[in-house]
Amino acid sequence: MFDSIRAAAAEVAAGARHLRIRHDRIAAFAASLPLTSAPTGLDPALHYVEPERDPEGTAAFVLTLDSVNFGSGWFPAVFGPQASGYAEVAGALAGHFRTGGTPTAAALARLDGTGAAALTGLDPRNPDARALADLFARALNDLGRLVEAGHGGRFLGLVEAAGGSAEALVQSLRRMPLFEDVADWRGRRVPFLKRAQIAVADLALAFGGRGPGRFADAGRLTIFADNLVPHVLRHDGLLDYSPDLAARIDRGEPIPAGSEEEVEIRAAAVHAVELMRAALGDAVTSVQLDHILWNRGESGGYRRWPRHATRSVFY
Ligand SMILES: Nc1nc2c(c(CN[C@H]3C=C[C@H](O)[C@@H]3O)cn2[C@@H]2O[C@H](COP(=O)(O)O)[C@@H](O)[C@H]2O)c(=O)[nH]1
Repeated sequence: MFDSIRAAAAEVAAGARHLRIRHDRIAAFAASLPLTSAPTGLDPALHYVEPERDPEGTAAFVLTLDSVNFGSGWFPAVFGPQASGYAEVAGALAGHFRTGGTPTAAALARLDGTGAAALTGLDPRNPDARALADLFARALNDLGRLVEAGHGGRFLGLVEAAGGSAEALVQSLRRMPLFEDVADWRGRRVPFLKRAQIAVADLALAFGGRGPGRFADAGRLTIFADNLVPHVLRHDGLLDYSPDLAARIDRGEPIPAGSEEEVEIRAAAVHAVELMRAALGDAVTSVQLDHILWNRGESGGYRRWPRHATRSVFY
């Protein structure tokens, strides 16, 4: 499966009409990255991480968070252009886990938009936030039903059923429609599976790569194709967007989910990172490069330019 993600991304990048990868710059850029700065854990300020004291709650937190780890196309309207939507949602959710305890799978299965808004720090008086909260509720209903019906309400049961295989866990998560992150580009299926993959990576971080966080094939995960990694690559000169696409993004024009442009942006980011990994002789994993590039985008001056805005349930 991970090979099919890489192969599809390479094919889209090669045939892209709206952008191109600057192959000539890949090796030097990769060598310039702070390769040892990839995070080794989840930030406890934003995440409920109690792997020793509360492994079930920790697994429930990561799976709940990554079920709603999307909304980037709504975030500027919901949290403002300078906020990290991920941090707002993760922080609100962690707060609920700390004060209210772990929501049961049954409770998630019954959650409505108002309940989802309260859990994730969205203000239901804001129509954009309410629309996103309704999608969060659907994602959480799916998760609640999957854990309740398939694993007796135990979130760790869903993780343990994968038997330490990242691929198996991704395959079980993608049974939920909002995790089935597969695009169609000129008639070709292009899998990204961003939230299913980041859920595995976040479990590994939360559990320090041990127990429920131990995945033998974690090194096979690709980057998590969102809108920040390609934004960093574009502004660091690795991706050249067509003048028309660049202008549309720079004036904040929405790029439709599933459009040729959107798929080419996400695929080029996946493939560019694979080229960097090859240039580095596999000294780092795609996930480590993802985290380095994503955290670079969060910290540096990248917020002075708008990222591509796509209202999608995938990122
Ligand atoms: N490629 C990639 N995309 C990621 C993340 C994360 C957070 N992962 C945490 C786990 C360990 C690390 O230390 C990170 O702290 C969120 N996102 C995406 O970003 C967007 C939100 O952006 P903003 O509005 O600025 O917060 C949204 O689409 C969300 O899905 C990542 O790691 N990689």
